[in-house]
Amino acid sequence: MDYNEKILMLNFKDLNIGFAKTKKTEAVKLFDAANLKFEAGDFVAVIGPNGSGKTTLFNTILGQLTPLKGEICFEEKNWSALSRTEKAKHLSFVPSKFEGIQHLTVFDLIAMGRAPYTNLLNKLSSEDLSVVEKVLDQLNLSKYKYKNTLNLSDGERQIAMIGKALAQESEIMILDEPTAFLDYNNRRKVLKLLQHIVEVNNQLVFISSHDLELCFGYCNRIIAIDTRKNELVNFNAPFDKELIIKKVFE
Ligand SMILES: Nc1ncnc2c1ncn2[C@@H]1O[C@H](COP(=O)(O)OP(=O)(O)OP(=O)(O)O)[C@@H](O)[C@H]1O
Repeated sequence: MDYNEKILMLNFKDLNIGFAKTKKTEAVKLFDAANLKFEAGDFVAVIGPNGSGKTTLFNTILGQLTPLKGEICFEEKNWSALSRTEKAKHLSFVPSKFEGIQHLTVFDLIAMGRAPYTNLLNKLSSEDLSVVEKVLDQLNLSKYKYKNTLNLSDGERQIAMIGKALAQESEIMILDEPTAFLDYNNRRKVLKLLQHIVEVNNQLVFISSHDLELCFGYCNRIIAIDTRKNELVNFNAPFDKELIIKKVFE
C-alpha cells in the first residue's frame, strides 16, 4: 500500500448548486460545481462574495437541499441515499454562532456529538464517555468541563462546538464562518486547531470565510465562487493570492 495515497471522500459529479423550482417559485441556479474531488487531509476554504452561495453549497452537502443537477458521492456512494443517522456518522456541522443553552455544560455539549451512536434514551456507553474525555483533553477544555455554555467567551464556545463535532468522529467536518465572531487571536487559534485536526485525524474539513488572509495561511485548498462565470473554481496551496482576489472579488 502506498501510504501517500489519498483517500477520496467527497466527489461532486456534474453538480449544479441552487434552489429547485417550487409551486410558488422558479428554480434559481447559483453555480456549477462540476467534477471536484475532496480527499482525507484536505482543509478547504469556501470563499466568495456575500450572497454568492457558500451557505447554499454547505446546505447541499448537508443534504438539506437537493442539487439542481448531478450528485454528491461519498466514498463512491450517492450521498443522498444515506439515512440521516448514517450521514451524521460521516459528517458533522458547526454553525457560525452558538449562544449557549441554560444548564448545558461543556461536557453535555460535547456529549451531544455522540448522538448518532447512542440509543433512544441517549445513554452514553463507556466508549462514548471515553471519546468525550479524549476530546475535552485534546482541546484543552477539561477545566471548563462543568461550566455552563452560556458563561463561556465566544472563543471558548466556538472551540467547545468544534469539540462536539470532533466527538461525532465523522470523517468530514463543515464549519460555517467559524471565525466570524472571534477576535484576532482566537481566529488564529481556531484555524490552527482545525489545521491540526486535519493533520492528526486525517479528516476532510470545510470552512467558509470572508477572512482571506486566514484561508491563505492555514488551508491547503480554496474553492472560490466565481459569480461572473457562475462556477466554483479550485485552487491548491501555495496560493496565488492576487489571482484569487482578482478572479473572485474584482
Ligand atoms: N430559498 C431560497 N430561494 C432562492 N434563493 C435563495 C434562497 N435562500 C437564499 N437564496 C439566495 O441565494 C443566494 C446565496 O445565498 P447564500 O446564503 O448561500 O450566500 P452566502 O455566500 O452564504 O452569503 P454570505 O456571505 O452573505 O453569508 C443569495 O442571493 C440568496 O438571496
